Amino acid sequence: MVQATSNVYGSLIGGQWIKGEEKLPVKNKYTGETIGYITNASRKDVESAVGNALETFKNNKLSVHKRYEILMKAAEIFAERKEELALTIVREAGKVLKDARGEIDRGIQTFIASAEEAKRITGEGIPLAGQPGNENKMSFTLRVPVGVIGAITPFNFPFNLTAHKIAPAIAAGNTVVLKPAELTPIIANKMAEILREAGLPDGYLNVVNGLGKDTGQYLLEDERIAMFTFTGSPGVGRHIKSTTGIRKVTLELGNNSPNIVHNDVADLDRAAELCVTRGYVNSGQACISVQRIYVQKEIYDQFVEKAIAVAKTINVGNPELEDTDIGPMISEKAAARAEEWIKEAEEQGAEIAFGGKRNGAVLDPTIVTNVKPSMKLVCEEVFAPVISIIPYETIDEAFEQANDSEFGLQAGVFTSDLNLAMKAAQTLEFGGVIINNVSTYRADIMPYGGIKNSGVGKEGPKYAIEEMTDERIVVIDL
Ligand SMILES: NC(=O)c1ccc[n+]([C@@H]2O[C@H](COP(=O)([O-])OP(=O)(O)OC[C@H]3O[C@@H](n4cnc5c(N)ncnc54)[C@H](O)[C@@H]3O)[C@@H](O)[C@H]2O)c1
Ligand SMILES: O=C[C@H](O)CS(=O)(=O)O
Repeated sequence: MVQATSNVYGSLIGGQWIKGEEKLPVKNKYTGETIGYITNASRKDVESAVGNALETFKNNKLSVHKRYEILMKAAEIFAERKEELALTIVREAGKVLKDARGEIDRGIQTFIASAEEAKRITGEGIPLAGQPGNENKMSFTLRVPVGVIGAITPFNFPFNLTAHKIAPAIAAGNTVVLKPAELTPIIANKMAEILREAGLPDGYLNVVNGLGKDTGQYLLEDERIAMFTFTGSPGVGRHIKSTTGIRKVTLELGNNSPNIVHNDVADLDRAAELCVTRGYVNSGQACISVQRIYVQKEIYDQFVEKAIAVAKTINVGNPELEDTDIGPMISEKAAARAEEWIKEAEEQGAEIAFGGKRNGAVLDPTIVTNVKPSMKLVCEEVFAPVISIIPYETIDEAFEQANDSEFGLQAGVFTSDLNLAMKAAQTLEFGGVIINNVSTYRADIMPYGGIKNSGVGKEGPKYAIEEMTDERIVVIDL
């Protein structure tokens, strides 16, 4: 097998690693040291990767059962190499060790679920005879793979979100050209090598590394790609939608997740613990991390006090240490931008109830109160370890404020009133409403995806396979 040499990843095309001319360093996000390189794939490399993926698709030889076996075998190898893969994420993403291990475990489950779903891809019988004039017809649908899928991934969950794209795509019988996030590419390249080791034949997964504006853009412009599956920022998502014309797209974009804690909450301590810890997960760099917390007035002071107490227990620092809860953000620039938003809110009357300090790329877990809907901390996606706690009087007021957002990915509600929970499920305009847990809850097999500027289409292996296949009607004249 042809391996990537040392720690330099070029493009993987038809089983060969092809080095590009421009070398881009990949940094350890905590220490700043260079831990590897990618080379920027040129337009020619991208064309060659897509051409090879298309040829492979046309000569598609992988039976459903073989796809199942390969995905299951890859899951087995991931499990064997879990510690090494977790450390790769820790170093290139700055994610703390326990969360990186959790991400590997989730990604393994995403592969297993995709393998299982490969065996369940099916159409349905269509009762055409129900319409007059069709008495002598039989009909059914097939689900057929779309062809070459362009997969573009973000930096924040570089293993599991890559798994959510490549595993269902392969399960459905497509071929894939993957462009990993340039800030955290090593883990995705290792996944590609492991898939080959698991028996995936050449050309089913090609990888082009490089910057979004170059390599990513070349991919978008290649008309031979039938569908794009993208996770990332709303700005790039909009660009992809407007560039790819009538081709299929799945876009998983941002959010500024609201969470409502009503005065009938069963366990206020649990709600405070979950809201705070899941607001700081991956230093707040999760699209469903808790950002806006609406708390009913009667329990507001108590909640703030408890939230501060939880925040005080958070260990900040070196992500390689077992007991660290928050490591660095992806870059000093990203942390400085969040610090700027905190300062701006403070100037406009907000109070920093906890944290707010920054040291390089490490931003302390922060709690802000007395915020206004117009502040960036509330109306934009913070994507940093910063939560805002906001009092409300009536539940309708809370629903209204939660919905007052350009985003609609997931929301959380804490209440012990079943009617109120059902009302929340009906009223909150989000792809997912999580009752008695936080917006950050995600099981990898559930349908997952947003509305409004949070995107289009669903992930979760079963649902991603629906997106990644076309429905073909077959009509038989008897
Ligand atoms: N909804 C979800 O499931 C979900 C999950 C994770 C992250 N996100 C969102 O992702 C964002 C953070 O991730 P990020 O900073 O890596 O996002 P990003 O949009 O900057 O980058 C994502 C990917 O897009 C590529 N890209 C950039 N410009 C491109 C172009 N012109 N053409 C093609 N590709 C291009 C990048 O190289 C990268 O691989 C946040 O907004 C977050 O909410 C959403
Ligand atoms: O960043 C958003 C991700 O979708 C979070 S998770 O990996 O799905 O939990």
